[in-house]
Amino acid sequence: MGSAFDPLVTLSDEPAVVNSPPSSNLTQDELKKIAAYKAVEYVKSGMVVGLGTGSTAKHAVARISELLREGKLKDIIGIPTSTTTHEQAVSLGIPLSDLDSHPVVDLSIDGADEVDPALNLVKGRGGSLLREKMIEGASKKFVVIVDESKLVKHIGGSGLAVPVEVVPFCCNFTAGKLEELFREAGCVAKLRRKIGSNGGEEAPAVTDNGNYVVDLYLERDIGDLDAASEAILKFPGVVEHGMFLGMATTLIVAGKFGVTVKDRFG
Ligand SMILES: O=C(CO)[C@H](O)[C@H](O)COP(=O)(O)O
Repeated sequence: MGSAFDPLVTLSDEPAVVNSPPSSNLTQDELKKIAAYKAVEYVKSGMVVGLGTGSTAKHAVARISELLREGKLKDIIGIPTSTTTHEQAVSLGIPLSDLDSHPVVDLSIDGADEVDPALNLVKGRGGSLLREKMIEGASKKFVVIVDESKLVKHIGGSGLAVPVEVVPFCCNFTAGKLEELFREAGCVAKLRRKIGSNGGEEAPAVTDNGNYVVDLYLERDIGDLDAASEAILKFPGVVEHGMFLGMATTLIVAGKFGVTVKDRFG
């Protein structure tokens, strides 16, 4: 992979909007915060807002609460994508609801593990992919916030996991099927385990929905993502996968050259 910022050049034929000065001395967390704050500019009073999960999304949740406290935002209803985000939002006093009561979400803001040039995502390295996909899929607008390290040339291109949420029953059988499915891409499927205090692997990690996660490590590009998605979802033991295809409407990238905003629909 070339420079982490290279893929953005191929994101679209349209010019990207670069609207902040270079930020070469900032830490990765500061870049995440910049992207998150930019995304919160899309939040307007009265909106139902999907609240993402992870170290980038947490900055957006904190910013929304700050603007509520300052009276610059009013009547926001948050829909949290995980128990962790639920706890953060409760601690910050953000009014919350769920998809049963609010089936249409105006806007969701969330991080991602990978973003390809077509704005397809990998999500779920934090384990919240199912709720994220449900809530972000029900959103009129889905703003993805990342630092430039998340940009890849193709899904799986970072060499890190493409997560798949599976039912615990015979999870090794399902993992084997997934590995076989992507054999040509050099796939290794690994059941995600909790890491103990001594750094060793322990019991399987359990999602908010009581399921397990199988992480797929891909040596090569898997090609047709829609076909891959369909094939993964055909296994009865699979609940959902972490490829978010065609869902992001806006991408905000914070990097050493500033903040870039890319709208899928111009
Ligand atoms: O999908 C996710 C959690 O399931 C996160 O959005 C993703 O892992 C990015 O996290 P971070 O902002 O901490 O890098």
